[in-house]
Amino acid sequence: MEKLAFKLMEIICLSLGLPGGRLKGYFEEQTSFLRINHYPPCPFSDLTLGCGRHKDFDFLTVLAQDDVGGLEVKRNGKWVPVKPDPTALIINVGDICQVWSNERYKSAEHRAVVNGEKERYSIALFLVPSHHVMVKPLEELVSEKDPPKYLPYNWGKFYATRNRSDYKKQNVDNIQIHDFRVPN
Ligand SMILES: O=C(O)CCC(=O)C(=O)O
Ligand SMILES: [Fe+2]
Repeated sequence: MEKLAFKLMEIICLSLGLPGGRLKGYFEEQTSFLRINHYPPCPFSDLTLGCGRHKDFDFLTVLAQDDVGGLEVKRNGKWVPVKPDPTALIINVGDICQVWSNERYKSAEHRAVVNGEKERYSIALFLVPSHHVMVKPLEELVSEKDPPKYLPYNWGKFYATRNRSDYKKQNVDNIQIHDFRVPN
């Protein structure tokens, strides 16, 4: 999964007109991690979610899942179920890709619903840079005509703040890249 994630990073760089290895240096002390999600069956599946709506805060996510289904992606304001295929991997563009590419790529909002009868497993690899990296639109992708859409933020600090707030029940959103968005 990790090899694939780095390969995809190279391809994304090429698609942006950058050298394939442009981003590699930011991952020398990568803080990437793998998470196994277990969603037990829930008799009140219409009243709750397995994983609330969010955008992944990483560069990209490689997701494997079983054949139960539950992942949904927001498209044109509607939640669209993703057909489960245990032989396929799902790739999510994350927030860091959105910032580095100055919004040529956009991270996708998604969530996971639970199943009334069956348990479900998914495995996600989150590709994230070294703690000290300042995330900001790449210089090659900004110009006078296309100025940076985000102020720089420190990945490690962002992640620590996000982790501290993720487990609190609160009505406000936790820290998000739009907190660093430059107004249009
Ligand atoms: O279980 C899934 O399909 C989605 C999990 C997810 O979005 C996440 O772990 O960030
Ligand atoms: Fe996610």
